[in-house]
Amino acid sequence: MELLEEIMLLHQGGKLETTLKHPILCKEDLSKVYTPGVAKVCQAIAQDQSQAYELTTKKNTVAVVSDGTAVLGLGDIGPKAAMPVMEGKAALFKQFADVDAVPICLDTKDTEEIIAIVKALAPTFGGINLEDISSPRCFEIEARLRAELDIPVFHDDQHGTAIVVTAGLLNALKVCGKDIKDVKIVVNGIGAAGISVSKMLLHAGAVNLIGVDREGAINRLADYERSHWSDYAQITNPYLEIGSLSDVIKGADVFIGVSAPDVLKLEDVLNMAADPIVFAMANPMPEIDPAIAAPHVRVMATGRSDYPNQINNVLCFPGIFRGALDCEATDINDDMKLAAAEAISSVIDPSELHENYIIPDAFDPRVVERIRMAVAQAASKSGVARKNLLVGVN
Ligand SMILES: NC(=O)c1ccc[n+]([C@@H]2O[C@H](COP(=O)([O-])OP(=O)(O)OC[C@H]3O[C@@H](n4cnc5c(N)ncnc54)[C@H](O)[C@@H]3O)[C@@H](O)[C@H]2O)c1
Ligand SMILES: O=C(O)C[C@H](O)C(=O)O
Ligand SMILES: [Mg+2]
Repeated sequence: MELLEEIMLLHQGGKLETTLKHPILCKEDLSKVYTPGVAKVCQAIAQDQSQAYELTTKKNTVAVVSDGTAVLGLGDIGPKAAMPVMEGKAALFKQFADVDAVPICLDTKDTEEIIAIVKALAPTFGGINLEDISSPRCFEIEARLRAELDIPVFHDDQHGTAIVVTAGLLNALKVCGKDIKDVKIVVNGIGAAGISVSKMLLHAGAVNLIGVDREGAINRLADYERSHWSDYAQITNPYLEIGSLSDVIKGADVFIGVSAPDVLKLEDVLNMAADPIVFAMANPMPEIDPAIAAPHVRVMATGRSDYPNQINNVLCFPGIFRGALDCEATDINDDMKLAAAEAISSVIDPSELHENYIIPDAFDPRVVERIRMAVAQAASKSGVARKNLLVGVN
């Protein structure tokens, strides 16, 4: 109860406020930051739009946009109830990467309307972080905005999660002495996070990867109303396993949960292969209580801050946007995402790796700096950086 009261108290009036870079104390200050002085600055931007990066907050500001439909694992709780999470993401952007972020919760679930609103907001921002928008609408919204805007658009629940899972799993497999090509991986919850995580792991070399959702293992013999599941079935489940999570988890080396609380039973864990890896990442309550699973697995991770091995997109989004903003990137592409995953896993020296240290701590200052440099370099190489961070020129 005491902790709950403390948490509620911490949220009184929200978690953010605006601060000024320059004090406004007299008429002279006022005439510079406001009219008439400001008009000259407006005219400079009107004549050369790229000056918006130099003369406004665009350079360092990201919009954190949600429609409140997939807030953590709490589901469709609406835009007002989503605000504490979006304020939290904005706070983390600032704390970890000195990125200014504005939480924006929209009172619409309409794909076209969300696209139109974000496009109209874009001039203010250097990047758009989409957050907690449920699948399948999130796929179309992100794809269209990426194509139609000249600033990076990144759906954190898809790609931030995929990047951190890939970094953590590559390290966990090293601890277990297993190769990603040989292991059986079960991903539970084939929504925004599950699809992106699966695709990135396949790209990293996984072969035997099976996705499971409420109706059981997704396979190419079944008919799905959701077209993203039909597409998913084509690239996963090579041995056509069917049945429930309890059926397909048998013999699996890796369980990755991005679904709902308490869906993985102890018996399922006991039926996994030797030295199993369990990433139970549903928030705030994981797919299995780590206290129950940990004694029976080789590597246990959750999305939460209060257990070892926190596999959470907070390890990625501050650094990836820091890098993208610093090089004024027009996109966050696959090369930049892969560079971010490699940067995160590289923070831990192989000699330091162990069961409870497969992923660096969010507070490790090397995380943001390594991601930033790797991402900016990948952006330059792949032709989406407007500025070369390494030499500081265009
Ligand atoms: N740790 C992290 O960094 C991180 C990142 C992203 C998402 N998540 C968590 O993953 C979960 C999903 O997030 P999302 O953004 O992909 O949401 P989403 O709504 O896009 O997808 C959720 C999917 O899980 C499925 N699902 C729900 N209950 C299930 C069950 N009992 N068994 C199997 N499948 C089930 C749904 O049908 C849906 O396909 C949430 O709990 C979220 O908190 C964690
Ligand atoms: O918000 C988090 O802690 C991670 C993730 O974005 C989620 O939706 O659960
Ligand atoms: Mg989220």
